[in-house]
Amino acid sequence: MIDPVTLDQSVPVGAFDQARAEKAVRELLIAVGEDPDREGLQETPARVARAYKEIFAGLWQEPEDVLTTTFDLGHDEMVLVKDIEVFSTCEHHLVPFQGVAHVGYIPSTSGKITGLSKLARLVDVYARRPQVQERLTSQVADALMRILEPRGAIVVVECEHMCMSMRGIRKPGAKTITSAVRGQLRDPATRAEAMSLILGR
Ligand SMILES: Nc1nc2c(ncn2[C@@H]2O[C@H](COP(=O)(O)OP(=O)(O)OP(=O)(O)O)[C@@H](O)[C@H]2O)c(=O)[nH]1
Ligand SMILES: [Zn+2]
Repeated sequence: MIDPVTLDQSVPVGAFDQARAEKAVRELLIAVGEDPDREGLQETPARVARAYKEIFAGLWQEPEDVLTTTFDLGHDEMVLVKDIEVFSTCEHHLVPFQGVAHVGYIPSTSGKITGLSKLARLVDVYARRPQVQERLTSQVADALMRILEPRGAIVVVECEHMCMSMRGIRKPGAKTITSAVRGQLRDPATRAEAMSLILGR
């Protein structure tokens, strides 16, 4: 009997095939030379399947689901949330990449803004999918531009990729930094101001 999976209420369930995921994990254990029936591994396929359901929960979410709360505050200067923790999964090796995201935007002239936590939720929607860092970065920027219609947006992501740390080239500590800059934030002075806020630790 599989335990019910506890998930963020906003994620519609049904698209995830628990039984198939369990079968695949069992097969993988056999493929690497393990005995999936030994004590200690018996519950592992079910556990891993539940973990993947959570790790990839963003596959069943759209940015519109989280960028719901918007206010017209008349604030039309830059809003920036920095050091948002990111846990994502490299789509090449299915191992984690982890770090921080910085998300900023210049609201529309009417001053349409969103709740600060929604920017972090937006990052999660895209991070909880099989990803590459460049796409994660540009998807967050493009969703902001589409939904909030700000005058500009900037997203900077800094991550360490486990596929470069624990295997392959084995260079722990190497950080990959990606950015996506849209609209008025492409203006060199505005971009420099945002970057100094992001990098000024
Ligand atoms: N651009 C980009 N590359 C990534 C990302 N995550 C992992 N990679 C890279 O994807 C590449 C896949 O290369 P392949 O040669 O197909 O795979 P591989 O033989 O496992 O490569 P190595 O990691 O070099 O051992 C590697 O260079 C990874 O470092 C990412 O988010 N963005
Ligand atoms: Zn990888």
